[in-house]
Formats: sequence, C-alpha cells, structure tokens
Amino acid sequence: MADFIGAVDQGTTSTRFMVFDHDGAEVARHQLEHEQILPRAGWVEHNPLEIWDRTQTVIGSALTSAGLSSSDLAAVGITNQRETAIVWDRRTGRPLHNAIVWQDTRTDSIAKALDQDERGQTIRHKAGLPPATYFSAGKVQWILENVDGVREAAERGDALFGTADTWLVWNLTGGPRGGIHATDVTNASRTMLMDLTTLDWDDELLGFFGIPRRMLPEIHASSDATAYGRTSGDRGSAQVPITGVLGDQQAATVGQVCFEPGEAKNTYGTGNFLLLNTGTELVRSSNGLLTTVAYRFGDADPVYALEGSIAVTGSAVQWLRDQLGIISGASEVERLAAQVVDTGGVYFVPAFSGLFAPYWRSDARGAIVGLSRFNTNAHLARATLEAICYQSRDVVDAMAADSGVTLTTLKVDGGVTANRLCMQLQADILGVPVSKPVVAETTALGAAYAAGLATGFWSGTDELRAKWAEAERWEPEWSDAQRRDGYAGWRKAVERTLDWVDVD
Ligand SMILES: Nc1ncnc2c1ncn2[C@@H]1O[C@H](COP(=O)(O)OP(=O)(O)O)[C@@H](O)[C@H]1O
Ligand SMILES: O=P(O)(O)OC[C@H](O)CO
Repeated sequence: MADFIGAVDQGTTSTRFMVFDHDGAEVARHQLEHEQILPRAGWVEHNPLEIWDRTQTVIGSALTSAGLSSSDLAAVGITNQRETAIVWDRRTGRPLHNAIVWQDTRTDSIAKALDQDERGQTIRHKAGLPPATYFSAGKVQWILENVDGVREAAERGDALFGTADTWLVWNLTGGPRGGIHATDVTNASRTMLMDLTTLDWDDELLGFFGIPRRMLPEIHASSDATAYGRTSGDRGSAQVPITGVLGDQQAATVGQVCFEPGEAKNTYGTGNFLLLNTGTELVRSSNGLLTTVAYRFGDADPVYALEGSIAVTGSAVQWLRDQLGIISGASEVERLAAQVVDTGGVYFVPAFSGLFAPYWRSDARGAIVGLSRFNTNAHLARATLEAICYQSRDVVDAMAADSGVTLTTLKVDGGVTANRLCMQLQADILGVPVSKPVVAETTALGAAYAAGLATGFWSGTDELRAKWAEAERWEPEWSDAQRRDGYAGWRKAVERTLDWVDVD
C-alpha cells in the first residue's frame, strides 16, 4: 500500500495541497492564493478555472517538494469553502459565470422574499438553514435568471451546478471526458436544497428556487471508497482514488476528532465557524444556529452538528491592514493590541455585510462605539481581537441554549489562533479553557482522515482520536464581573449596528 494520503483544501482565499503520513504528520504542502473578484459592493466572485489551475499546481509542487509522486498516495481527500456556487457547461468544462462566493450578498432580495411566507419555515425545517444570502441555492437561481442561455442549458442537462468540491472532483476525474458529478452530504447540506432527514435533493425546495434537478450532482457519503472515482491520471500520473469529500468546517471537525456528541471546535479564519457534534440526532435550533451534517462515513448513520457561522473575524484584521493601514501584516495586530491593557471602552462590531449567527441580520453594518479622545490605534486593534472572541461567545451561548451542552474546553484552529493574545482573550471572554492541537491544519487533516478511513489506511475513529495532541492551552484569567460587564457592553454595541441599512 502507498504510504501517504493527500488532501486538497480549496479555501476562500487560497488552495493548498498537503500530504500526511500514517501518524497524521505533515509530509508536504504547497499553497497558492487566487483572485478575489469584487465587481460591486457586496459581490464576491472567484474564477473557477483559476481555482482548478491552482489546484493542479499545488498538487504537483507539494509532491515534488517532498520527492514524492502520485503513486505514493493511497488516496486523496477534498475539502472546500462551502456554499460557493459554480455553474458550468458539461460539454466544454467552461464556467457559465464566475463562482458566486458564500460572502456575496447579491441574493438578499431572494432570501427576504422566501422569509415573507411559509417557504421560509419550510426551508428551516427541511434544510436546517434560515433563508440567507450565505447559502448556494439563491446564487444558482441568480445565475439561472441573469446569465443568457443558462436556464435553457440547465433544462437540456448541459449546465451543471456544484460547490467547489464538485467542481474539483469533476475536473480531477476527467472533466468533459466523463468526469464524475458528485458532492457529499456535508456540502449538500449547505445549499438549502437537501432534506436533512432523507439526505436527498428535495423537489419542494428545488421548486422554491426554480432549479432543475438535472443540474445537481449525486450526493454521497463524506468517506466513500468508490463514489468519487479516481484522478484521471493525465500527464502520466497514477490514478489515485478520491475517497474523502467534505466541507472545510466539517473537515476541521473531523481533524479535531470531535466524534462524540457534545464535542466542539472553533475555526478562526476569514470568518469563524463553531461546530458542535450532536450525534445521529438532528437538533433544530431556536437560537439562530444552523443544523448541518457533520460527516457521514460510508454506510454509517450521518452525524449532525449545530453550527454557528460568523462572517467576519480574521478578515477584520485584514481590514485594519488593507483599509486602515494601522498594521502592515496580520501578525502585527497582536503587538499593537498588547500595548494597552484593555480596549479603553471601545467596541468594534465588524458587521461589514450584516451579521450571521446567531443574529442573521442583513440590515446591520459595522460600528466602532465607545470612542473618546483618549483612544488610539492600539485600543482599536484590541477591540478587533475582542470582537472575534465576543462573536464566538454569542455562538457558544446560543449553542448552550439549543443543546444544553456547556463546553468544558474549546478546541481551536485556523490562522487567527497564531495570535496568543486573541486566544487568551477568548478564554477570558468565554470563561472556559481554549486548547489548540499540535497539527493546526485540521481542515486538510480531516479530509485526509475521511479519505484514509474509506480505504482502510486508518482503521477507525478510535485510531484517529489517539493521534490528537494538545500543543497550547489558555486558561481564563478575567474575574466573573469583568466577563459579565464586558459582554454586556458587547451586546449593547451589537444593538447599535442593527437596522442600519435598508436592504433590497
Ligand atoms: N497573528 C494573527 N492575528 C490575527 N489574525 C491573523 C493572524 N494571522 C492570520 N490572521 C488572520 O487569519 C486569516 C487567515 O486564516 P486562514 O485559516 O488561512 O483562513 P481561510 O482558511 O479562511 O483563508 C486572515 O483573515 C488573517 O487576517
Ligand atoms: O474557506 P474558509 O476557510 O474561509 O471557510 C469558508 C466556509 O466554508 C464558508 O462557509
């Protein structure tokens, strides 16, 4: 058997390929960014061909850097930015529009209209999601209605829809020459088109968006030995089985070995995504969280999760860098924030395109409140880090209310966790310890685990669980009063951002 498992992590800002050995240790990686196309305020697009090109490059260069070839890979897993919608022509492989990214808000009127009658409740009940611009279905509807010829092509069966996993699987398995059109249950659970109980596309939901079933990929388990086929073996490379496919936040849940109900992880990247494993029971949220599929391994029952999705966390740090210019790199925010002992009364709510969980308010906009002449850049930097943590606190509180689970530790990962001050603030603001694993690339690791489980490379979840090891831990230091007062101020600041714009 080949000694390694590969994993493609196709994220919002970059695509990386990583190779892991049997111990789950990293052997190789290469990563490339792709362009963020911003045609108008609120619109965010990617070029699917650029993403495919980047994917091929990072696979080749990561293998070469480690002196490996594709024949050294027992299997490959794919994990991806979720919800982002791609529609392409099956005959040519050409995209019929740029990918419409999860952050894009152009479909606000579609989402609003659905929520004005009982369709909103039907979507909540069947798909586990509130009608919102975040999810794929409205984006597909927009392409069908706004791009010439796409609806006709979709009805003829020539236009295919997929999230980034589907696009990559189709291209890796041959594209127009017989590529496999498939997705997994976790990605399908983010479209607003899948019924969480049947794990199949739902005709009533498809009808709400006018989406022909023929456009849609087949839905399979997240870990499956055959459904996703093999890489096409172009340019003399080996045909490697693709045996793991799952959305990036679900992959991080697997990489953090959250296999038991009550276990949770929080990933801090562009946004934050906190997932709580609720087992084979489907828990419906009354507090603004999403119900989603965490993973399905082979024929086993699906495992569900409650998710709190936060749109802007690490990207608020980018805003300090790119728009305000008060830091020159993301890592500088820690030094600047550490120049002061608190935020000097400042709160920053980065509701740049509204607020996701648990508020789901597209009429909110960002605000910096509590300013006095005393305040400096350092206070704003610290308030940015606190905003990341307070938004996570909102979600943790909603989760406790929905599930009755009180976290005893929060497992963390993602780019922002490099910021030790931010992680200390997170422990302080939550009042629970925060724990970071040795392998911080939990997303790629989770995709590799899903792929390796399907082929017998790893024997089962117990073996994977034994590989998890803590690298760093932060204990709460704030007093209860400090925590209570700080959070009360945050809630007041959030109130100030609501009902700020009229959204059409
Ligand atoms: N030291 C740091 N302090 C705070 N934020 C950071 C730091 N390093 C990186 N970030 C933020 O982390 C994000 C990138 O994390 P990553 O996990 O790669 O995100 P994604 O997968 O969403 O692209 C960026 O938004 C960046 O601003
Ligand atoms: O690509 P990331 O890491 O920013 O994750 C994006 C999420 O999957 C969006 O739901």
